[in-house]
Amino acid sequence: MTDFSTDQAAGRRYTVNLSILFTELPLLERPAAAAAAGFTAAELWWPWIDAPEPPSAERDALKGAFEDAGVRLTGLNFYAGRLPGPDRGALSLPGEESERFRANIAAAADFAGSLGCGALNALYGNRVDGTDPAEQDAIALTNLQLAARAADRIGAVLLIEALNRAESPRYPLASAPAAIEVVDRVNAETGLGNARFLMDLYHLAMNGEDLPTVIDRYTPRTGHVQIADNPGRGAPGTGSLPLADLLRRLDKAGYGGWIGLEYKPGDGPSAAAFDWLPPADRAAR
Ligand SMILES: O=C(O)C(=O)CO
Repeated sequence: MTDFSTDQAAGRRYTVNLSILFTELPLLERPAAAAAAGFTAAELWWPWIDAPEPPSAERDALKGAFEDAGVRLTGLNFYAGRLPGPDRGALSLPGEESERFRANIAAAADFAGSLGCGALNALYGNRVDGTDPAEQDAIALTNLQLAARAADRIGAVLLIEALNRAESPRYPLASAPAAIEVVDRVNAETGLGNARFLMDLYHLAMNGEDLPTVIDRYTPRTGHVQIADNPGRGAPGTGSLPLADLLRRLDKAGYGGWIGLEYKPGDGPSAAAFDWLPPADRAAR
């Protein structure tokens, strides 16, 4: 088992993605389960995949579940359509989906802000047959500016993520440079400077990118990192990625943000998917 122990993890802050881990539990029970596993921080995809503006009672219940568990919400995806499912975002889709994304902007920012969440992830959306990519990109730029302003309102960064081609073949941001280009375009349009790259090492590895080069080149414009091993998108140590070395490289590159654990728990319960990380290193300092 690769050594992720304290001398290497000192100062690192881990956050558990409760949309891919602990999903065997009802949503409202997941923050407490993460706390029971030793974590003090968690992140989420948009939890209400059919509702860009969920009932306030549901939002209040989820907020209470985080607060009661003593778990910080560190990252939240905007409404992204059916995810888990075939969709990979709504902000670049014409018509109703773009309107649903716009309706979600305030709801997501308000919910995130109510929990002190500092990062909002705006998945770009899949290409749509019969729609000009340039039209989708124009819709995306307008919506990303609105999202960046909402993120700024709560003191958060806006994240732009590259996904892997194999599992998201219609998603246009399939490389670090492609995501960085959008980050730069949004920052140029808004002047806010709060758009950042979401460096998901699993997706980038699946695309065959040279991860040390990505880390060395893009850490300064990175607002969040997510990890899973490859192949398999499982816990560190279940694949062949040198994740301990890559995290050390991120340390040396000056990355001090959250490290999102966005991986599949495997055959066992999610609570058993953290043996690679000493319990003493799970709580954010
Ligand atoms: O769909 C995925 O794989 C994601 O990482 C969503 O944030």
